[in-house]
Amino acid sequence: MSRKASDDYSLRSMSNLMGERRKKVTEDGERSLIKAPSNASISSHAPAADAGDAERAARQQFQPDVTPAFVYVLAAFSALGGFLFGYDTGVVSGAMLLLKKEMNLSALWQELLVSSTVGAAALSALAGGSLNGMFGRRVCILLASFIFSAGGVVLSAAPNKEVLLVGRVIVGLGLGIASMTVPVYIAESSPPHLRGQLVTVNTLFITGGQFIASVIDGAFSYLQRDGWRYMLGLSVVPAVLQFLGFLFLPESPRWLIQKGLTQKARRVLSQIRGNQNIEEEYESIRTSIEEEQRDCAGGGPVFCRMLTHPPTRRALTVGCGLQMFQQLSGINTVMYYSATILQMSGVRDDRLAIWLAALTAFTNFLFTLVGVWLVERLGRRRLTLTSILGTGSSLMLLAIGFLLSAQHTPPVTLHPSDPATPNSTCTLYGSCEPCMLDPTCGFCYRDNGTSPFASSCEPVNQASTGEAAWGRCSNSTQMREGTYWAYNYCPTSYSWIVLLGLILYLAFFAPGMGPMPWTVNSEIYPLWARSTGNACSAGVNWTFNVLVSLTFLHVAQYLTYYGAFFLYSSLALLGSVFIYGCLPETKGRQLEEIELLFARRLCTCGGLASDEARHIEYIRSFHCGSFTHIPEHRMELGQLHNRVLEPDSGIAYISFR
Ligand SMILES: O[C@H]1[C@H](O)[C@@H](O)[C@H](O)[C@@H](O)[C@H]1O
Repeated sequence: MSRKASDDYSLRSMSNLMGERRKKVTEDGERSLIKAPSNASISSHAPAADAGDAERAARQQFQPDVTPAFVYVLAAFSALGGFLFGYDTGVVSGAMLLLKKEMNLSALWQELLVSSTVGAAALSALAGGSLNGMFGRRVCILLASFIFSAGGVVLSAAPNKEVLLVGRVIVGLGLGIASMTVPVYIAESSPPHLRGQLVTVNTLFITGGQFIASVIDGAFSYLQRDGWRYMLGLSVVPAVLQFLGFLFLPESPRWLIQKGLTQKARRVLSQIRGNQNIEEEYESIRTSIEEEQRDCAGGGPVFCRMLTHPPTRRALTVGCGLQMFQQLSGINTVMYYSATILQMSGVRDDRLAIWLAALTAFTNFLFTLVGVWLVERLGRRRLTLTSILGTGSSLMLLAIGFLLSAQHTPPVTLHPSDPATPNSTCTLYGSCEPCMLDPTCGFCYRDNGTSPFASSCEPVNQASTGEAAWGRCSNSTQMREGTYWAYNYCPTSYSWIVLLGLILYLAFFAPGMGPMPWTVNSEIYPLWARSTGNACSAGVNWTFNVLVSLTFLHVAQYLTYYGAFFLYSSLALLGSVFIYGCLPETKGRQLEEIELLFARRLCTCGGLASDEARHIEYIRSFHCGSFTHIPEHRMELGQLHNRVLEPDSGIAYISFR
């Protein structure tokens, strides 16, 4: 075996797990799966035909078929946090259309109201780590739903823009805490065979929240006065529901054991596992937490300990990398830009565009559902890898669509001027492309059904981007039949490529890159580092979210739209290399066992997936260069398939079937 492992590593979780298996099979009267080989100091190839079956049987017992309904209730109430995440980030675009008219908002204020929530979420996600560690998952979810409710009330009653800003910041604080706590809580309460699916349901609720938000936006857009109050205020309903539900839901059993509340932990575990025997699971969690606490006692802040402990450092890199690449693949700009993409394809009515944007959100939701179905079938690694490769290719298609549109952009044929704004740069542009890239201008044209004619580039109305400041496309002159105003896009016959790119993008992104970063992060850290790890990675997600959305229009202005989408496409392809090399498969493993997957050098961890059937495990041999120094109980790893010692590092590799 040629694999290299460079760093210190401990076997504690594995030995616990194997202890569980040993107990189980002997109690049941099956032949012992764990039989220490007599010649422990040399390489051995023991026959292992039955051992695989016995181990599978032991695994199956560990993962009983019947899952009590309580786990589903618990996951659903927790995922309301995801719903609020989606609702609050999604609803603001529709609300802004009404708000900017009613409160006369400048571009700066509009930007502030949108990004303040995401910025506040980035900060509170980071703070959520210590809150989780100190007060537990349940208290944090209660706190988040309380904050959401308070934020919703402030927003719906806001008398001016300053109070609105306060409300948006409050909502952001709730978002950050919920986004990092909910996946951890679900992962810690689920049985291993359902964990991926249940955590992915949280992202399903996020995209569901975004879809409902777009429907509410559409419905209340007809209510020109105060429609935004309903849009923003309705989030109070799920927030209160979640708060009430969590008054009755239990704390995570793993957190309780960590805090020494063992009796309570036992009670909770029996409650969420129904009347199944919880002894083994309880013991496994307890032993591994005790060992963790022994090994990690003292040693400064958790974040520093994570950085100095190689497997945890690698897990953190993988977790944060996944979240970063999720946002760099441009999901939020694609979602935000979908209405414009649809307008490019010939949908000229504003209202219709809002409803079609709801259709985009629904597609995102629908394909996330596919992810829930696939995650336990394909596994996290294969799903994420396929997803990011497809996402990168669809972004490429989008870019090609934009490139062709730019190359065949319609010319400007009329150059009218207004004596009131004689210096407008808009009237100087010779074609639609540079005109639409300038945020102060729009393209006004007539259409005979085949191509645009009588076209001009005119300044946009400051109060509403839906019309020109003056001339044929302004409201005052009542737009004539067959005259159109295109802001932010150009009429093109290549729009079908862009539309196809958009649909493919969602179909690939939503099942994998959407949910997997959250799912994987909820399972890759050992308990002592779980809150901090998730806080950091959620912080990275929100930070890149705000960075990508704030820079999109500038990037598009400098690189044009096709340049921007080529850029996102290359970033997604870079992400696929990262995922291929670094993301191990976590499907079906006990949370306590997953740390083992990060034993090897970073960017060789991904290779573990191909060993799935063989379970390669790693043992530190005390740097003495001999297997005889491995304690007896650690050699009891069942029917050994092969063992190799790496003399330099003192690390023994043991594989078993
Ligand atoms: O996983 C979610 C999901 O994909 C959402 O659609 C997106 O808006 C979020 O930024 C992301 O974190």
